[in-house]
Amino acid sequence: MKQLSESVVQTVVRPRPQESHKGTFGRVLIVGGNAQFGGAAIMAASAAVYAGAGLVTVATDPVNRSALHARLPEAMIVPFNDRQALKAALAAATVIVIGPGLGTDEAALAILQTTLGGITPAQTLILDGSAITLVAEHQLPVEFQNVVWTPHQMEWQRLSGLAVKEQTVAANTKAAAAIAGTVIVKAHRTQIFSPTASYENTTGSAAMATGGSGDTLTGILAAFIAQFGYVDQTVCAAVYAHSAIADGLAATNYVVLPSMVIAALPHYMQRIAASGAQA
Ligand SMILES: NC(=O)C1=CN([C@@H]2O[C@H](COP(=O)(O)OP(=O)(O)OC[C@H]3O[C@@H](n4cnc5c(N)ncnc54)[C@H](OP(=O)(O)O)[C@@H]3O)[C@@H](O)[C@H]2O)[C@@H](O)CC1
Ligand SMILES: Nc1ncnc2c1ncn2[C@@H]1O[C@H](COP(=O)(O)OP(=O)(O)O)[C@@H](O)[C@H]1O
Ligand SMILES: [Mg+2]
Repeated sequence: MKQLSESVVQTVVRPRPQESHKGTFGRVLIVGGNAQFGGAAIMAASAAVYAGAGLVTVATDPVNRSALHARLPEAMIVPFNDRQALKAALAAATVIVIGPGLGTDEAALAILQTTLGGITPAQTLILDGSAITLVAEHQLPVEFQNVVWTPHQMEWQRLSGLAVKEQTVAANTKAAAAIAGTVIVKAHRTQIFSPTASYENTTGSAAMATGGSGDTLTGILAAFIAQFGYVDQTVCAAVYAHSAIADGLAATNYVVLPSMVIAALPHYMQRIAASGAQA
């Protein structure tokens, strides 16, 4: 397992090309946020905007409209129970995230099935939270090439069948190889299994153990892939950066809230891009 360091973020996060516009930096669609978990979709979308995605749309329960607009006017909104609107939003996206706060009821399952039916080979799909639980529960086939899974240990148990205590590197490697795409097993030291390599994160602390930290990682990951492409380095850079930002904040904060990490993203990325440009 390769140990991640800041150099992976320096390789990925480069100064923005000046000959550019919002479309240059990708279109992210976040599908999630039911009436109970609207905050998860708001945090994922906020992370995607602050990590530099050019355009971010949220397909969510209409009840979240005012809250999302108030927190994040940069985001566009589609009602996730409007199948035609969801399909149109899917077709327009570069990177699609499904799962943060989606829930696991019948309506959530239908939205997941519409989403899985609307993915094209050029797009990248990120499955998080409730979407992972639903795929595991209903044994849904997910066989696209560009797929990233972001389970925490219990979601990984549901998906892989490995109990949390059985989740050794060897067992995780074997289970991830049987699943399409890249698997990010989130824990104190998050492990990343791509089709060709595996990596261990070296950043992050208990200060991040707050609801919404994973939703935030998902948004960062989506924005990084939208801007820098779906390759191992991009995925590793997102995982490392998310926790490195939190480590910086944890030096002077007992807990690091997702919204604190989100607010710190542009400054962190500028520091990295500037240091890489000088190297
Ligand atoms: N503000 C919002 O809107 C928020 C909305 N959210 C959304 O809620 C939805 C449900 O997601 P979920 O993660 O909260 O619930 P679930 O999948 O049942 O997992 C929890 C169970 O697994 C266990 N567990 C064991 N190991 C673990 C580990 N390493 N990390 C975590 N858990 C671990 C754990 O054990 P315990 O805590 O009891 O010890 C418990 O039994 C999902 O859509 C998500 O996006 C959240 O993001 C929060 C903020
Ligand atoms: N003790 C810890 N040490 C390091 N990282 C942690 C710790 N607790 C949580 N995290 C990080 O916070 C995130 C939690 O993800 P997840 O459980 O999906 O959160 P949520 O669904 O509430 O947004 C992961 O990125 C995980 O690595
Ligand atoms: Mg989660």
